[in-house]
Amino acid sequence: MTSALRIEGGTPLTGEVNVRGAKNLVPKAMVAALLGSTPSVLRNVPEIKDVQVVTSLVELHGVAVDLDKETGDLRMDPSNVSVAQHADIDAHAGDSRIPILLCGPLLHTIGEAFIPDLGGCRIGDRPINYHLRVLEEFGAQVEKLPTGISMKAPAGGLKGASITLPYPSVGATEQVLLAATMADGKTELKNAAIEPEIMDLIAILQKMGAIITVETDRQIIIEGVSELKGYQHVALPDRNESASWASAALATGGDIFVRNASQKDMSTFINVYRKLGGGLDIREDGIRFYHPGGDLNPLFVETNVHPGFMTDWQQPLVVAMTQAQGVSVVHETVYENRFGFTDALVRMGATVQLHRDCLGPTPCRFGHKNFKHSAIITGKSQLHGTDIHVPDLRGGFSHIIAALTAEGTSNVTGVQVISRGYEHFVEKLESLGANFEVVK
Ligand SMILES: CC(=O)N[C@H]1[C@@H](OP(=O)(O)OP(=O)(O)OC[C@H]2O[C@@H](n3ccc(=O)[nH]c3=O)[C@H](O)[C@@H]2O)O[C@H](CO)[C@@H](O)[C@@H]1O
Ligand SMILES: C=C(OP(=O)(O)O)C(=O)O
Repeated sequence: MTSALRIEGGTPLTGEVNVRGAKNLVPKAMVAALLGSTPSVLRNVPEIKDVQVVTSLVELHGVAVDLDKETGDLRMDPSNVSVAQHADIDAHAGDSRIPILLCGPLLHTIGEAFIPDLGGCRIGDRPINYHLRVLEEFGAQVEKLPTGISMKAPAGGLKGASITLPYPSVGATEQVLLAATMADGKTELKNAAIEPEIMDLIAILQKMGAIITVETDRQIIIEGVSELKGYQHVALPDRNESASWASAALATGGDIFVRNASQKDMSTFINVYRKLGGGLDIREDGIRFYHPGGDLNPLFVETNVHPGFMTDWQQPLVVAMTQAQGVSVVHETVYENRFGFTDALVRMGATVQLHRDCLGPTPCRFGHKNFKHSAIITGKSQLHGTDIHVPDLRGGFSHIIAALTAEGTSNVTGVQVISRGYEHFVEKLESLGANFEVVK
């Protein structure tokens, strides 16, 4: 796997990239397959590290998995789901946060589950308190061990519950959906997340036989059923990868057609991109994102839960904002620590000041807690190449964009993190005309 790139900046990225299924849906859809009494087929599956990690986790639990890398068809047969050793689960959990979502399906099928130390991007504390509370409300017996958290189903299985999330967490909403569909009785979930990836997971569960009603005001009602069958489903396209290539086009002064980028899942991003001065050509088969020439406009952006501006879009777009003429402000309200990547941008010549105050009107959980969660970006800055070690998935992709935007050479190490969520990104960069070498 590629771990370092020597990038010569200054060449606009131009051409076409193809985006397949979403990193934030596919692993959850794989977990849902465990609930079926017959095999499932998920289509449009990308070759990314998170899919490999979840493949080994479900295989450890006895699911037979077969991926056709070319077509992206993933077949999962859960006929022999079985208990796995804690140490093996820990060894296969990789950098992913998905192990926690296996709890509901495993409690239903084998009556026990184990959560190892979780990976995922270090963009905040990332507690799992909502998940544990949700599982306890379904009746799971939770025990903290030195090696992780072990869980057992109550006698008679999980029972439906009435749950209100303190914040519309994506993961906790998925936890409820995956636990409630086969729980005994009805589950009412309030303050649920309603991201497109959640709606796609609901569509999958409905194909399997679940009864799930999405009501107004973030309420979801799940009527438990005693059996689910396998599904066939085409995963929705990755709107985060699409937005990342869009940002790369703008920052480098380029022109990229993102095949399969979906307007309906990206409408908030598209509005912001347009206000920033980005060019767009929205087609049936994808979206062309380009720099139309002239100056980019400074902007105010607040990240938020769907349908707000997604936190995962923030990091790549900040690089494009360093190329806008004037003062832009970003208020990050989803994660308390998602601006660490700007250190490298500042070393490259960008003017980015981080603030602990909420620089925006949306009430946010971090304002009085000493977290640098607002940024002021003053442009336009000429970026210069430097040495960078990438910190996380989106921050890492942002550093690649910055290195491509900069004049001179950047040595970027730790890039293997990026393959957790970006399929074939080195090959895609090459096809877009990026000037770089893979460092062995
Ligand atoms: C694999 C995946 O789908 N990851 C996405 C998912 O992450 P993930 O599901 O982990 O994110 P959540 O929506 O759960 O987190 C949102 C906020 O809730 C907090 N929280 C969450 C759970 C909990 O038990 N306690 C708690 O306090 C988090 O610290 C964070 O501040 O949604 C995020 C928000 O759109 C995206 O950035 C991630 O790309
Ligand atoms: C934060 C992210 O993912 P994860 O939850 O897998 O760490 C991301 O996709 O940007």
